[in-house]
Amino acid sequence: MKLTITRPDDWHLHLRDGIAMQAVLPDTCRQMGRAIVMPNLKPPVTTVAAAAAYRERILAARPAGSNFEPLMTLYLTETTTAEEVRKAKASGFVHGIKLYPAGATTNSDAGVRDVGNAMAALEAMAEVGMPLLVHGEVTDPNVDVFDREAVFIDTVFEPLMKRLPQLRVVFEHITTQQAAEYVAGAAANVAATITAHHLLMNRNALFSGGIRPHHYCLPVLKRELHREALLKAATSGSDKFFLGTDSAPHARHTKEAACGCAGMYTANAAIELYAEAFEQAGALDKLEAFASFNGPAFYGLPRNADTITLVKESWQVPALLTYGEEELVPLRAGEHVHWRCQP
Ligand SMILES: NC(=O)N[C@@H](CC(=O)O)C(=O)O
Ligand SMILES: [Zn+2]
Ligand SMILES: [Zn+2]
Repeated sequence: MKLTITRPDDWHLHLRDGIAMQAVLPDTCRQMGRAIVMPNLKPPVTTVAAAAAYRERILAARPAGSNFEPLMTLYLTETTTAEEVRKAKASGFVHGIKLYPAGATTNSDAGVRDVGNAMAALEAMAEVGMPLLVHGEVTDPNVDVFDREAVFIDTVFEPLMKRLPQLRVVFEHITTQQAAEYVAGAAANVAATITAHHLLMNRNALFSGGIRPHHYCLPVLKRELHREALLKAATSGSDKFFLGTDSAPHARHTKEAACGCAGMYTANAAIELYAEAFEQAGALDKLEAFASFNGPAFYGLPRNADTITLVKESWQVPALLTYGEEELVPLRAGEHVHWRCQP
């Protein structure tokens, strides 16, 4: 079986920087036309100048002949100014501003403690049409870790949308039925990305036969009923849902540790993993819109002009990848993926 689709884009990707970025970038360039590049570097990408410099480093690291286009983002802080937002809009290469609740995830310490303190920037974003990309989890340690996304919707997301109803928002890496239903029922300016791993796995994958640090990411995997709700949303034909891998590389020793980092590396098999999920749902005919049409439509960009071809063919994922001077364990390491993207 073969499937040819318009070249996809990745609307949520962590490329890191330096030799780590140089190690992972070719995986994305092979499959994706463009990617929304997350700004949670150390230090975070908080200015248009920093985003421009980061973009140049990515462009310089592309494999020869690659036309991959990085779509840059800024990291929202409580001191981001309306002026910086306008500058971002005028740049043409900044396509979103990312809200990390402080402490919610990797390199989020500089993020937002109280959305009310970022209103100047958020109002300017609503005004100029700059999308807000949201890591939607509350950080209150008293809230159960599996409920943090649902609680975020009620306590942060809905009040924000009431205050700025025209704000364009992407609810990133949604993991719950509540988020899928919220986005489906919201106005057209609210959309969501869904990862392949949240479509393929439930929280049992964290504990199958022992603790599995390579299945730990944030927001954490949820119950089967949530996986089913995400799969239903992704394959529903709604243009509010699109591909965002959240491929988030961390060196092996930082995940296989007493306090391991959150994030799964999937960029090496991204579109193949989505193909598995869509096939499982009997909805391979919906993959192209999800992967290649809905994202550019939301961001106001053209679709890619070329195609990729997927073949139903099993291949073994390497047990280890090199990651600069470190090692990287990809999702399904040493196991099989059942689709292959032709080179
Ligand atoms: N998803 C993750 O588990 N980790 C991401 C951060 C994020 O997207 O929240 C990372 O940068 O490592
Ligand atoms: Zn996140
Ligand atoms: Zn992410």
